[in-house]
Amino acid sequence: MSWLTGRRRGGEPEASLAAELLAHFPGAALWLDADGVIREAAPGLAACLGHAPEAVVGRRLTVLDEAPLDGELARGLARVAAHGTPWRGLVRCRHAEGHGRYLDVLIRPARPERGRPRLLAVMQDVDPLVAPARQDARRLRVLEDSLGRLPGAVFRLRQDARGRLRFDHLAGEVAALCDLDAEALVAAPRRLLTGAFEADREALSASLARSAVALAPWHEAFRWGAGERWLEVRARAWRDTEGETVWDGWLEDITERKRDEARLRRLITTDTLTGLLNRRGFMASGRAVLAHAARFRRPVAVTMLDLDHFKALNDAHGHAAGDIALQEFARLCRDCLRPYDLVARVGGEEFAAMLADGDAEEARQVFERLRRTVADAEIVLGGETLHVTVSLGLAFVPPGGDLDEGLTRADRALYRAKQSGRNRLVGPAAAGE
Ligand SMILES: Nc1nc2c(ncn2[C@@H]2O[C@H](COP(=O)(O)OP(=O)(O)OP(=O)(O)O)[C@@H](O)[C@H]2O)c(=O)[nH]1
Repeated sequence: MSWLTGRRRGGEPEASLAAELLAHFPGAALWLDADGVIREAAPGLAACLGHAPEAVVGRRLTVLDEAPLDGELARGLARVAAHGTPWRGLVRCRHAEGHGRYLDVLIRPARPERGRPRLLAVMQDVDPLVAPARQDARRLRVLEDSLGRLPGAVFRLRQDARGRLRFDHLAGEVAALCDLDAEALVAAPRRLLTGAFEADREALSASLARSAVALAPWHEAFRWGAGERWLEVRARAWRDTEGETVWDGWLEDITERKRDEARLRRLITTDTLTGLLNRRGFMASGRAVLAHAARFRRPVAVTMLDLDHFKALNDAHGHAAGDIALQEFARLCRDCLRPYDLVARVGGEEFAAMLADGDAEEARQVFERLRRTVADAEIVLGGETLHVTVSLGLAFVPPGGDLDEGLTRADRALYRAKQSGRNRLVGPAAAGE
């Protein structure tokens, strides 16, 4: 009998019922021998895969697989043969027109025919269901792969009414940013705040709180861990229907940018010839020192310094020698002052200095010592030994006082030092004078 192909023989009622059922079966049914060779195929095969049943009879079932040699069908047949139990799998089969389709395939051992073992294979077209899901999964994999390779991390963070944080999503170079892998941070979201460098921790938490209240963007740069690494978070805040605050954002390592900024800041505040601060750097740092001193009601000593007869030195030994003298003078200044005092080249051979602390007497001593050190120094230049001296004008900026005004008074004192013979320090004996 060959009821699978629907060919009737002698009109047995069971055979015609079977043929009727199979003709309307929403898939394909195939009889196979124990080696997986198709012996009979129901007409549904044509609807599923476009093959006429006659075209596949005598061929192995695996020819229907997109990967005939080592695909799912080959594996399924091998399993049934090895265990004698049914196998079911999702198989990408090749349609007669060449394209692939997903089929749900069941292969099971059946009653032997004339003593020879047989297998029944039932195949159903599930392509309309599976293909979009597979495509979505593929897109998701590509997206996740791409997110995982981003030079930063993307996240969706939410905060419930009790202030608890939770990541809905976190992907990217999380471990490289935070020294924690994504799973660890998802398990303990607060570590995003507590892992910040101690001095920046409060500001980071406060910025998140401000963003939650105002639904303003969360944007903060902060140091991480021990403080060598800079991170920046940028996120948009919104409230969901449950009243939870949600941030969709981006976390990035900005250490390199911060280094560049610092380099640039150093560049625009540094005098290239001497390596000292320039006028801009002196004014910016000087104002910060004054603001700090004002909090403790302390006056601050400022000095203008000018090398004596420098034109004569240039004229006698050349401009290059003058440059070396300026560099040597800068080195002496640095040696005589403490690292946190300020010293700057504010003009050609004009310098300014500010002491971070100390009283008027100490200030006089420090600058007097500098004057003597310069006068005693020998600048050896290609077999010649040069000497320079410096005149200094000292002034004190009172608490809350203005730096420009203090420098003007120091400049007037410098003028008096030049007038009264050079190589001397002129200024008030006490801070209030
Ligand atoms: N080598 C060198 N010389 C400079 C530089 N900037 C300014 N000068 C020189 O410094 C000299 C300053 O001369 P003056 O202002 O007349 O003062 P001085 O000769 O030092 O005399 P007093 O200040 O009155 O003692 C000039 O000759 C400038 O050319 C510099 O960067 N390198």
